[in-house]
Amino acid sequence: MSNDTDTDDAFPTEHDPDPDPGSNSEPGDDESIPLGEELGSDVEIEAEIDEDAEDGLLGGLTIESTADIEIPDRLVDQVIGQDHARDVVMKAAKQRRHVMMIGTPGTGKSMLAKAMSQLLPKEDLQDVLVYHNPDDGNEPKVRTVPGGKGQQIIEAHKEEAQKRNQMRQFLMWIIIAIVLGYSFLIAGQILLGGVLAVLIYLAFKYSSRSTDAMIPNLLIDSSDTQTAPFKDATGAHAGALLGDVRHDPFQSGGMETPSHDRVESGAIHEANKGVLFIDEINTLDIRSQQKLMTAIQEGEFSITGQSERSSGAMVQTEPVPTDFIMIAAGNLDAMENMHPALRNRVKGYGYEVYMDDTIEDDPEMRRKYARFVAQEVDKDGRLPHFTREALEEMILEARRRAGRKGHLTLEMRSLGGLVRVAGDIARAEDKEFTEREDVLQAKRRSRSIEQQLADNYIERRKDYELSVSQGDVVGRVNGLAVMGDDSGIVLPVMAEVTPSQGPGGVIATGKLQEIAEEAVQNVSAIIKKFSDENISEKDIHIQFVQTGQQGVDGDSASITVAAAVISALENAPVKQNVAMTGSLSVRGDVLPVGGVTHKIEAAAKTGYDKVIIPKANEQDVMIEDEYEDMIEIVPVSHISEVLEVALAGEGEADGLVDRLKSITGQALERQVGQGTGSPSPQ
Ligand SMILES: Nc1ncnc2c1ncn2[C@@H]1O[C@H](COP(=O)(O)OP(=O)(O)OP(=O)(O)O)[C@@H](O)[C@H]1O
Repeated sequence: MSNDTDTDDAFPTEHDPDPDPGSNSEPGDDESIPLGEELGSDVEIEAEIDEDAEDGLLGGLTIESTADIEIPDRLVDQVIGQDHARDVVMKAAKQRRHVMMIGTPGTGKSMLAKAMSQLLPKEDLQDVLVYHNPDDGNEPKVRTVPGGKGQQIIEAHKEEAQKRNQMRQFLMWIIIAIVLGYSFLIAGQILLGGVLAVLIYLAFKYSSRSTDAMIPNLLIDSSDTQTAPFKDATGAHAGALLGDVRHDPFQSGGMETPSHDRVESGAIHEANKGVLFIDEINTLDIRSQQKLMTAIQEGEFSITGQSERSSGAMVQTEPVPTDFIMIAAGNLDAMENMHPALRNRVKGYGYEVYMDDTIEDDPEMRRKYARFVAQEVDKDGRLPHFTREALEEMILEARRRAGRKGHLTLEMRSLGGLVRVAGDIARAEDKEFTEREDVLQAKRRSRSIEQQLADNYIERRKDYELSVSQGDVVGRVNGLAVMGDDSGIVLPVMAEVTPSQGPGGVIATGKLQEIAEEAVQNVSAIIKKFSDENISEKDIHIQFVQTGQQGVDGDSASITVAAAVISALENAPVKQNVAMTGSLSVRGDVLPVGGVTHKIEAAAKTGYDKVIIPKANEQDVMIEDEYEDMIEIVPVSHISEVLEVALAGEGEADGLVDRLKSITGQALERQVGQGTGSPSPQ
């Protein structure tokens, strides 16, 4: 964890911000907010710390409950972890650069964008007024004035219009009085006098409308804003993003609304001098992305009616300022599917940052997680504070969700969700504090759809006895997979080897064909070496039994596929009380995979006695206490060990294992000789 503001993958560097012709940066911008260290400072929690108890779950905090934790004022200081992203945001705020944030949902992307808006100088804010254009009614004029002045201008216009109207009314009543007086007293024409009076009244009323119409439209009013604007344009349709001009059903005849009054701002205008945040930017239609790029390039963008069939489409204002900093967010897909020119724009004149999913678990970080719970309680405003024990349970959960030894999860939104559910449970029982029991209950209640579905699968499989957990079967291996991010499912693989009529190959049906083929290719070197028979003359039939496509990734199923194929080739039965997960190198090493904790829990729930996992994943296992006695975890580092555990029929199996060891042993020795490190998880 470091506060080093020079980040490798963020560019341009602080020293060489590329002068961008259309950029929003101006000389002197760097001075607009305080510099580096102060901004980047990592705010330590303000509470007493017992240094002897630093190793405890609360990192030595001596608090009674979250009520004793002080929450920093600035949003940027409330962000937990994400030091890199935070530094980039601060640097980008200073230099007025755009930022692309890629990463898992709920890790703080929009929070950081909001925090950035708080860092921008409020003094720069502008009001935008739209005026009637006497020369061309369809091209309203636009004026930009310092923030807060817009209201004053409108007031002055209204006052003037009121004065003019009073004068007119005064004049009108005098004329009406003269007309009525003349017609009643001199001409004796009462009816004619009345009609004339009404006509004069209407004529004056009509002309006063045009006086009112001259009052400008205050399009952007920043008089009440405490910070620079933050606009979230996620999923915005064209009108909401780029501005619009309303349709006018009375387009002439004096009843019409003047065009400048029908102009509406878009998020790009409202974010002027502030931050425009767009999540899943690739979901914006291409036309909008192109226009967004123009707005970024030019720093201004005219407003026109978005619907071609509306009278608003005939109106186009003078350009309205769009001097915003864009924070585009999303996952990797968002980046790939973004309009290339827009991506280049951000890439060339801004920063790209990848959000962290987990953070190292140390006393300081655990104290911050305690503060995070306090922040969420404070944000909600109705939840009872958390006791020490409840906080400890939350930190344990953060560890568990990290899926990585020595780390805490940074998927804070879902952790925040747990805080709310636990707090609501305590509140429903009128408790003064949220206790450990409430957190445990919340964990049981707030299962994701995927978890519920996975449990459903497991139950249904049990009903139909699809998850065989007893006996020995040739060519059938219980694999494991993850569904969503946080739930494991059992994925049995069946293999059958038959002589081929033509050139042999992998035969798999359904959606999983590609995955099965890939898995077999991954393990083919082992199988070829292992089998006396020429597998190119065989058909290898593979079936992922009774599963949808979810959670199955070829790599993590490769030891399962290899074991099933070897079992089928050699007619060696596999113990059905064993489940397994692991990826396989071409030389037979078992490589780490993701989601081991969830997979082990699924295996335990299904009723298996043993679960084989990659040795490299051993440190990531953080299963709930309740499953600990239900299943034996067997970490392995080589396919021969997988077979040693999974194959039944001791004598025969030993023979196979020995053979496998001997054919892959050479490779193993070579590897040890070269001292290769542990490969990274898939
Ligand atoms: N790093 C963090 N530190 C503190 N709180 C966080 C952090 N990340 C998320 N949160 C909490 O979770 C909430 C939701 O996070 P946020 O909307 O910023 O996530 P996101 O990454 O933008 O997700 P998405 O891409 O789904 O919009 C925040 O309002 C905050 O309460």
